[in-house]
Amino acid sequence: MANSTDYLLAVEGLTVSFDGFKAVNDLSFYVDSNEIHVIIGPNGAGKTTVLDLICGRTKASGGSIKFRNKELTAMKEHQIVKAGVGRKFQNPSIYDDLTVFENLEISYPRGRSVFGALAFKRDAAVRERVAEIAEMIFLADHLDQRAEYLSHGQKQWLEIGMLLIQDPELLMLDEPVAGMSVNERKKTAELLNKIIQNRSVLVIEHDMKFVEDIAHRVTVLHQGKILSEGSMERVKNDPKVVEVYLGH
Ligand SMILES: Nc1ncnc2c1ncn2[C@@H]1O[C@H](COP(=O)(O)OP(=O)(O)OP(=O)(O)O)[C@@H](O)[C@H]1O
Repeated sequence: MANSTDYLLAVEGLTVSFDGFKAVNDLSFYVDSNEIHVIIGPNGAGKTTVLDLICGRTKASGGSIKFRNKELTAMKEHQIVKAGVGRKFQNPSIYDDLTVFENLEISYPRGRSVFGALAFKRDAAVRERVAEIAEMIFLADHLDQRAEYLSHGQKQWLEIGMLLIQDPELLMLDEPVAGMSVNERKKTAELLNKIIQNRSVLVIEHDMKFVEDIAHRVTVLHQGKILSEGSMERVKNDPKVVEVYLGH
């Protein structure tokens, strides 16, 4: 096939302009299957905009985003979700007045709307899947707890669980450990390492210790372009990265 790729995600020549300002400028990078790929870079580098472009929230001015060889730039947000791309935003969008079980249940692909989900029969398959995900996100003992009583870290995990229950092949996370305790960060690293057995994870992160713990590959963005790329070991010793980012 012409222009086909072996990568799970292939971003090539991606550009977006806001009133003539190129927030992302001819950017190319690739995500492999089963990879934890982290994007770092100074404020305003274009990191969040890259995730917005991949999930279809922002339309590209040019370039291509191929996910399993399907062109995403031509697709709508809900089609991109359906194709297998999940996105977690910085602020959790969990339902505070529902329990952990109910939050996971309404995210199960069979019952997307709140009312439909609450009405539908809790058959064994759903319960089993909810239990499996709850175990994975360290909330197996909190299934009946209302989400509002969870700690900040537990709320973040719950939202990750609500995405995982939809079984995305690519999960995108924007600063997943911001505001978490040391112990919660450790468990989040453990969680990400578990979930990439069946998928890839693309993370934006400022916490360099966490990046060191999890990243298979790091892309450093600066002014919408790649400043450096490779292992954390490599990029953290790159003088250009020290100059514009890590040295501050
Ligand atoms: N919808 C928009 N309209 C105009 N400018 C925008 C828009 N979205 C982002 N920008 C600009 O694009 C640049 C990149 O922003 P972006 O949020 O992607 O950076 P970032 O690397 O995620 O930064 P941070 O680490 O602070 O979150 C910034 O200069 C921002 O002001």
